[in-house]
Amino acid sequence: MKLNLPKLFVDKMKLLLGEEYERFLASYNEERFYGLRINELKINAATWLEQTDMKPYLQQIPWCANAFYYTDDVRPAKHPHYHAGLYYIQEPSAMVPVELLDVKPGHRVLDLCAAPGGKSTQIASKLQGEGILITNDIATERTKPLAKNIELAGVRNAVVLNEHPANIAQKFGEWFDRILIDAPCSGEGMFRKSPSMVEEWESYSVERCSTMQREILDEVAQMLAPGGRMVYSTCTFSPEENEEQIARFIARHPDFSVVPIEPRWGWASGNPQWVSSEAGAELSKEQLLSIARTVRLWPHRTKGEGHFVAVLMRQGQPSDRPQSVEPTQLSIDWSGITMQDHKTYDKVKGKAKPKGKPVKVKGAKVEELDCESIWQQFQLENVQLTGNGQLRAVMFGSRVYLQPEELPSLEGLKVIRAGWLIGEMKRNKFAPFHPLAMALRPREAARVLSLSADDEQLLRYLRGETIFVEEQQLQFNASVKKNGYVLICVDQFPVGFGKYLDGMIKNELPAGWRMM
Ligand SMILES: C[S@@+](CC[C@H](N)C(=O)[O-])C[C@H]1O[C@@H](n2cnc3c(N)ncnc32)[C@H](O)[C@@H]1O
Repeated sequence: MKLNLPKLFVDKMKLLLGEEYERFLASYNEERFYGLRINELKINAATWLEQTDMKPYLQQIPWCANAFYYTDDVRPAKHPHYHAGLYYIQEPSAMVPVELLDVKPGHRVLDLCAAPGGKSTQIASKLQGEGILITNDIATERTKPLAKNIELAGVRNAVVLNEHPANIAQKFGEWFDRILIDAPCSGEGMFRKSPSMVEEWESYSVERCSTMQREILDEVAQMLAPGGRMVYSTCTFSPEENEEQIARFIARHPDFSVVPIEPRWGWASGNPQWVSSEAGAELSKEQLLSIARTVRLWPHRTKGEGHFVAVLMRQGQPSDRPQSVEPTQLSIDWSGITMQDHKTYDKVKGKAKPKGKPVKVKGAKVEELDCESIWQQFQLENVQLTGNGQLRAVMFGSRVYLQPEELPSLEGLKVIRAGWLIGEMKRNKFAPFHPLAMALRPREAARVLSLSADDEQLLRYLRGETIFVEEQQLQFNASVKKNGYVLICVDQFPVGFGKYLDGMIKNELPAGWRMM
């Protein structure tokens, strides 16, 4: 591949890399690496490897235990396992920031610049359904694929926002144990993967990006709890957006320090000599040297695209978060469905409703509906959720979300998903939505139809067609009537709902989720 690299970029790289420059340049003529990461919310890597016909084309990515390089003759996005959210296709270097964030089940995590959601799904997989993920992106049009990826991955404990960082900070304060800033950057490290980035490079100047990054860093610093950890990453080579940015940040925020990252697998240490003398003068010698604790992934030294990663820690004692326990009893609190939630929703949609007037759900006022009984009836006939602790049901319009109880009110924020979107109230009925199916475990569904990946019926279902089955093909997990919602699975992993009626399954897969 012949890339026309901008002259300004070439000159700068020669200066930075010296005799290594030729090797760096040669990497642009080499094949890029493709990666996929197993979604451990659904399956672990070893079990998936036993099942997949892709195994001969996979090679372990050394820095991510559940991820593999694949050769580009495999087309994982076309496989039904992709539609079941069993893996996410992700550039191998892009997996590093979350691997270094040290996320544990129970943590409160903010992924500030999250769309389209690669790193958010990686965080969710590490949370294992416990704790909370707030995933945000400032670009409204990018929050749609973000929400979709969260739902495809079967995440139950995430909220998707479309906010300016300052508004999140105002609402949450020092609430997060972990924060990821996968910053908007000049994207120099992505020239090989996405040649269109070369054209964008001129308009997204390094200077403009570094101003944006500085503002973002200052805003998120207020949201990290004492003792918390924060990862800052970019996919660019420019020191102004990397070493210099971190040096200036620790000078402005002396309660933060740089945590060492071991430069393994061909990674290089960050270079303190690339910090300008002006920025260096603000730091102690020790602080300046600590910049070498950051890492750079160079495409000529490692099997992935260019990245920079810094791990920062805030002084203080980290809070203890509840440890995970075996799922026992899940209870849902329906008492908090308030008018406030409707107003927030209307604000997002840009349609202000007159104060105090309730939103109607197919002719009924929400207040008049016994939502809890309607849900109980649906559960009795179709699903039985398991898990731990208490969730809170909230409604935005007629849509019903489940949120972890410890989540503060989202009032006033631009909310794309207020939690796990399970369905909607239709007067005196509950209609389930696709994200409910995607995050179900098959044993939680009353009726299951599991097909193998190469079954023609499954492909028909994924294309949005009605399918016909024998009653014996269905697996019943509860004593319910035969007709009703059925969870369609590939190899026991959900891909969506259907509605079974005497041998026919009406397809409930939303249009945007079908296999092309
Ligand atoms: C490098 S991309 C993120 C990629 C993403 N982390 C992933 O792994 O899929 C940077 C994102 O930052 C968003 N962004 C830019 N400025 C922002 C800001 N001030 N606050 C939040 N997000 C911002 C952009 O819209 C863009 O989606």
